[in-house]
Amino acid sequence: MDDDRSRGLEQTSGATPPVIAGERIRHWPAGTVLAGLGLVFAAIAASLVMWLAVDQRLVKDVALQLHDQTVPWTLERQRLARNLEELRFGGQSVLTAGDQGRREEAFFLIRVLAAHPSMGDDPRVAVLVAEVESFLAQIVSGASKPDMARWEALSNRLRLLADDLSVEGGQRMTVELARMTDAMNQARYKLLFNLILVGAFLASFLVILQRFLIRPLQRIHASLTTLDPHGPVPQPAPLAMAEIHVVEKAIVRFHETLRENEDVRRKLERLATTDSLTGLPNRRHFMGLAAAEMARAARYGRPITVGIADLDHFKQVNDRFGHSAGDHVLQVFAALLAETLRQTDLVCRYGGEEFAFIFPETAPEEAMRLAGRLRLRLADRPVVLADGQVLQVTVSMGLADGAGRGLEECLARADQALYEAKDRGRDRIVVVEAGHEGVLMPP
Ligand SMILES: Nc1nc2c(ncn2[C@@H]2O[C@H](COP(=O)(O)OP(=O)(O)OP(=O)(O)O)[C@@H](O)[C@H]2O)c(=O)[nH]1
Repeated sequence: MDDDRSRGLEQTSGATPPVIAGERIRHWPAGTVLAGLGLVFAAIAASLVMWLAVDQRLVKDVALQLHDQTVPWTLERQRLARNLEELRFGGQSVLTAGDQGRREEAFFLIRVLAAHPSMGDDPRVAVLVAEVESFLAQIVSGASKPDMARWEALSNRLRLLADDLSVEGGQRMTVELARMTDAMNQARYKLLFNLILVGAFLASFLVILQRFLIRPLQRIHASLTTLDPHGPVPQPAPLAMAEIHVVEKAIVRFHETLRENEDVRRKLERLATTDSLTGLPNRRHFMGLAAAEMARAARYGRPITVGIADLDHFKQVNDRFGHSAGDHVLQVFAALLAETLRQTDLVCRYGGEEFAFIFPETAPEEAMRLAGRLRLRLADRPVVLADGQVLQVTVSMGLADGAGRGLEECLARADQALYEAKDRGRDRIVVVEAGHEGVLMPP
């Protein structure tokens, strides 16, 4: 038994180690991966914010320029244009006034307008205004007669210059606003691009988490909930973070240990319940099974028969042919039992050359027929020893009706019947039935 056990342990400990997929793949620690991804994300986010800030700065500069310079400058141009128009209307009044008083009155307004400081801001305006003022001054002073053709020319130049001034202001504002719109559009596209980039980064982050962390965790969960020592070796995910991989390898080793323990447990169980020479159940194991069968028969009032068989003159076999020949005879007889009895019948090596039986659902008459068949088969098959000698072996058997009785009592009665069979000359079967005893020889 010790040999068997140590042999079994050697076999299990020498088993080929399980092949673990993904051993050659580098597994990164989750902390490093997450910190790395976080740094990359922070760097990208910071660059994107700075990239956006460039446009925001541009928009701010243009807005400031509009507010501080372009709008006041444009308003100034508008006012200048309006003053030129006023000047033109005033000049017209000077030329068309009915009397000298009205002419001087109109010219007074011209002089006030011409003296306005803004008239000096633009050289074109300053020159033209001076020319108009001088032309009108000569008329008002009477130095020259009103020259309508010359006034028409001056009036047209005033109108055109006023138009130019209005358009210039509008043009400059349009250019500035276009710059601002461009910068804002660019900022909008950049923002969109940034959002797509951040979205893509988050999506890949989630994919990495799902693939290298969450899915392997789910595999671990599935492996642990379905861990079966005789099932397939759990295969670690080839792509997983280092911590997960360590746990998965531990599960593989755990599975291997479970399998070894289960193998050893089965071997020990077999050694504890089986007779090593014949392979039949041993007496202790048989007693447990037999007690359960007897109890079941008693509970349901079913027939059951108990038997004990003993090889005849077995001592002589040992003495004449040696102990190993005796062992061989025991093995041959055990094999004969296995092929003759029904699957539901229980048999064990009760001790030495004795065997015990339980025939469930079987009345003594039927058990006797079974025992008779066994006896005849043994008679038909002489045992051939290793050295070629042929040995005729016989068996005696005692049977007891087990209905309504306990196991120990039935075994004792069967043993008694066995002694009876021996007493009466061996190679026979004695049945002890309820109520009476008798010697029965099967046909
Ligand atoms: N070879 C072998 N012999 C065994 C074993 N167990 C018991 N024996 C022998 O079986 C023999 C039993 O002899 P006895 O009890 O005198 O009975 P018997 O010679 O069969 O005579 P009857 O039973 O009266 O027919 C003894 O010699 C035991 O040594 C075993 O495992 N192997």
